Amino acid sequence: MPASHPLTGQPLQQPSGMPIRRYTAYPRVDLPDRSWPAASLTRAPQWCAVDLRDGNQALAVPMDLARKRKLFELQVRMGFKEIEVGFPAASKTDFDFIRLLIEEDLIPDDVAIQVIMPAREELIHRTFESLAGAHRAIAHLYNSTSCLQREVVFGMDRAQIKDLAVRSTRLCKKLTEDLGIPGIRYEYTPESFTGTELDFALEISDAVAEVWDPSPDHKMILNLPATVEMSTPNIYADQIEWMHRHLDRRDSLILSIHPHNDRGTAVAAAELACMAGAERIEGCLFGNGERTGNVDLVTLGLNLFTQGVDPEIDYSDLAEVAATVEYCNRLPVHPRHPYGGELVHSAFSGSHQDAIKKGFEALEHRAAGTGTPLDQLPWAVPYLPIDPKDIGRDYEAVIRVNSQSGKAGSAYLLKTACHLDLPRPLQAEFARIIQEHTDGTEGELSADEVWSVFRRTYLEATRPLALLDHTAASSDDGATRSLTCTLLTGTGDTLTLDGTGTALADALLHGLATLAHPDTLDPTTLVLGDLTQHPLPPDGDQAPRFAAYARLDQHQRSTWGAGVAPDAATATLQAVLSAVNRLSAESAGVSSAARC
Ligand SMILES: CC(=O)SCCNC(=O)CCNC(=O)[C@H](O)C(C)(C)COP(=O)(O)OP(=O)(O)OC[C@H]1O[C@@H](n2cnc3c(N)ncnc32)[C@H](O)[C@@H]1OP(=O)(O)O
Ligand SMILES: CC(C)C(=O)C(=O)O
Repeated sequence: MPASHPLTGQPLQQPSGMPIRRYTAYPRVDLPDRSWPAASLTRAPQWCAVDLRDGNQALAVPMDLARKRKLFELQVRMGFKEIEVGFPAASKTDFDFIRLLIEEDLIPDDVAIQVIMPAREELIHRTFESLAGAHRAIAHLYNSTSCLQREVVFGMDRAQIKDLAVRSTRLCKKLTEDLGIPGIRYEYTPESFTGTELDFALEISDAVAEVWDPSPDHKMILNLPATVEMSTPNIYADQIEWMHRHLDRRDSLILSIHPHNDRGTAVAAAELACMAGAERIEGCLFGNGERTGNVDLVTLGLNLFTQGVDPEIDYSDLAEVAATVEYCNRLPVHPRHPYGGELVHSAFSGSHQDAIKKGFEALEHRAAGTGTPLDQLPWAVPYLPIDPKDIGRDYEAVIRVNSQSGKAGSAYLLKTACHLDLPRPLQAEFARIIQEHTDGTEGELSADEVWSVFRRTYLEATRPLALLDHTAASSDDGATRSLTCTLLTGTGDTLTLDGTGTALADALLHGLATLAHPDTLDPTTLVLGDLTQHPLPPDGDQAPRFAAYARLDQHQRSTWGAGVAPDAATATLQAVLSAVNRLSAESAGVSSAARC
């Protein structure tokens, strides 16, 4: 018996051989009565967009003034009320940008710009200099508090690091008073919080708050970043809840978080941290930022939206947001990025497409039944967590056809792009034809290409018999129809055909049965198996049109035909002839796919 896995009983996996001993597990927080697991998110946090600083500092080519302004204006339009606009002591571009915003009066009254500074005296002075004349601003001081950075970066012990934060806060307080801007708020970040012992993070945060002396009316922002994401999100939530419970002047603080995405779980960490007591989130649009990025404000906001909670940020034109972010960062948004990626509302696979198509049909049915517009109904379409239209996308890309698609995919495209509502058995037949095309090309078929295959397969199946003209009359009692058709044959001759039957299609088949066998097909053995018609909406100035689909059975096989014409009678006759011609071609041994 081979050794088995202790959890699954399956054959044992082999050791990877990777140097696992270089890494140790992150410690857990001692918080047995944690309350966050029972909490839920019921309103949007205070958002702060830090793209222009933390996002910008991670770019190979930092934003120029024009790009910074474009992104700032987008964030204002989206509704952000706090925007970290730069690191004014770092570069002339950052300093000049802040001056531009202030001097050209580009900051709406209800928006606070935020500037960041390290705990270095000359850089603090330069930072406050950049704020002269601002109405509302957040002065943000950071210094790293982690064990590792205390040792290898600063060569300082806990007391010295605390003293640095306290002294710098005193200076910030003085400069704020000197500037005389009543709207200045203070933010302190014990940077690398997730690498800091909790008791020291608490000690330094309390010490800074003591100096700043905030009140419930004039709160200070305390920002607890996952500068590097080091643990599972539940541990970050525990850390936030622990701080939330132990901070001295909690009612005078706004508890902020700033998660990075090193483990790929920044969104989850932010959500759990808010359940644990955080009130404010710093992040970037589409998650730009150092290394794997800052937490993504698009995903966070739209996650709330899909739970029926107003994100208080306008994401209704997400394509514009993505385009601006891509332009400013010179980085692409991944096609699989939640909500905003190019592919995230698209289904290629058959069973997903089938469920989506049925979901849309159910919604349309409900809208028609209740008289409620479709965009007001509760959203319920399988595989689509959000209505693409709510974020400015259309339904065009929802279903895309390739070799993984089934009948629903091509049927959906024909219905949405051409209004052709194929009967289910015809959908199945057509899907097999589409499959031959996608298998051949290994690629995707656009709605135009699907329509083109349909047209060539069914509507242009006009050899050997094409309808040129017809007249029809009903008997006095309406029980029979007599039909006279003029047909163009495969040899280019015209042929007149008369027939009588209970309906037009029937009359046509009877007429055909009187002919010498056209081509290889014996029309006397044809049976009409199915016939459906529906009107088509007028296409621009065109008169109304009709579509008809006919299934002919002969011996053990069935084949469909289709017609589109200005009137239902012509469409029906075309559909029957299309099926006759396709059967004829099959009898002659030519596969329908090969004919396309
Ligand atoms: C987690 C974060 O995102 S924090 C924000 C990081 N962002 C940036 O660094 C972007 C802008 N930075 C810069 O332009 C530059 O680093 C400047 C202008 C701030 C400083 O430049 P320099 O003086 O040349 O220093 P340099 O960047 O090489 O090194 C940083 C120095 O600041 C110290 N330092 C780093 N962070 C801090 C801090 N928060 N408070 C005080 N000192 C700090 C380091 O220990 C180091 O000191 P040392 O020169 O005595 O060894
Ligand atoms: C300075 C802080 C807010 C930061 O950017 C981080 O910790 O990542």
